Amino acid sequence: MANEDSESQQLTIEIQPKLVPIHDLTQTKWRYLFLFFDCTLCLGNYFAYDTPSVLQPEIMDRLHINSFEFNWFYSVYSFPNMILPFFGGFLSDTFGSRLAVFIFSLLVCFGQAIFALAITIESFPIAVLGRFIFGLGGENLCVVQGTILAEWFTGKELSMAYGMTISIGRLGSVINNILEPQFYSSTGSVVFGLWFGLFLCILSLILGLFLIFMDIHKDTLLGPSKKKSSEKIKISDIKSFNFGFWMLSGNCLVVYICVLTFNSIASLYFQTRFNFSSIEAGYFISITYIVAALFSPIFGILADRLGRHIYWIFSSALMMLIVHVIFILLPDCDKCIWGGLNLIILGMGYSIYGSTMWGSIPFLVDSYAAGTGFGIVTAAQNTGMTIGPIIVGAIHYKTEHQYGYTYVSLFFIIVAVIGVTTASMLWVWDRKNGQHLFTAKIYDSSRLESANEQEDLSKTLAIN
Ligand SMILES: NCCCC[C@H](N)C(=O)NCC(=O)O
Repeated sequence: MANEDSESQQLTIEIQPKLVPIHDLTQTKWRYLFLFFDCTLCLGNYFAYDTPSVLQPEIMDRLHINSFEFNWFYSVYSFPNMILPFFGGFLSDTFGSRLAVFIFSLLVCFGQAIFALAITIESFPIAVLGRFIFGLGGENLCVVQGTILAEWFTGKELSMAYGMTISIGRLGSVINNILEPQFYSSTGSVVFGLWFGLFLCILSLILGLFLIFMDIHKDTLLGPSKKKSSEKIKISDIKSFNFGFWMLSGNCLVVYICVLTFNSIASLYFQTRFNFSSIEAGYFISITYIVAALFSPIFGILADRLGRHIYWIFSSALMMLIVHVIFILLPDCDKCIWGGLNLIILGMGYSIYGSTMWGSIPFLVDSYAAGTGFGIVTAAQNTGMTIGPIIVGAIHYKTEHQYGYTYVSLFFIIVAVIGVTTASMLWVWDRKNGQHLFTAKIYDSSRLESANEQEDLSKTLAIN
């Protein structure tokens, strides 16, 4: 009996380390500290990205540029990012997320430093160059932010984690909207706010170094886990990305037009249709981001608890459609709040979409290709961000005299209908292909292949 006891004790001691992965930091509370560093990684980028728009008249005055030239600050950011995040994601899969975090954070700081310096010395071409370099790092940094997070958070907490990153990021946008005009009114100069943006980018870089150290420490504790050569990403692997993934990318392109492109014109929209001053309109357009900052983690937690990511994606696309239908039906009025209430629905839809759509990528691509997956979806999003404002600008220019914003709203409705359609197609595909977006199962094509082989084999055996 005593012998048996000591034998079972020995067994427990031998087995325990395998059962309880105490050396795996991703299974401990340390993962929340990692999440904090991951959330702050893009904080500087979110803050500095929106700075020119808040200080538009002052920057235009200082550089003696018109609004067309001013828009270059945004086009040189978005246009290259129609392609670049794909390479950034691929680079991150090939050379590792840590190196990518460091390189892209440096580019963000370098770009913002050049931009702030250019505005200080009043040089427009150097400012454009600064925004270009800032853009090279900015979107790619957010790609790695998502990729590395999928290595630390399992399917059960993934949407909450993505919700948190969007919440902190959009908090950066809101803080920018509030602080920049105050910096300007207290110092009388635009440059202070731009150098402050650089300070936040450097802070994000420093906190990013902690993230890198934590990730190295995690791998050291786990021991060497070399990727098998079959698990290394090759460009040709993209051909095998499934239909669901491409549907999600298309869906991201259109749904983000309904939110971010609309937000970029919302100030003038509220001034023209509802007779608000530019300051009042500024408060209104912050609603979408404030709601997103507050609700993204909450909807993320709900999606983690309930699964059914596809329902959330579909419902949020539907909410975009409802918002733009309400906008087209809403009569012009003097300082009425209905438009503002509609922005709350937009912010809710955005919170649901942001936390569940980004969190769905690991359910559709293999983990070794996650960076490339995030890169492609981000490239799709930037394609929407590049073409959306051009189309809206052209429609507005051609139709505003006779029809006001009616045709612009019609455009958003058509885009939202495409969003609902692609979400439905994704839903149908998912039902027939393992229901990963229903049960929140991490994607593993090798397991799928072997399951299919198994199925084929049992069918063959049954026939024979
Ligand atoms: N330039 C601001 C950062 C944007 C990062 C990224 N492309 C993104 O959109 N993340 C999700 C979001 O909803 O902000």
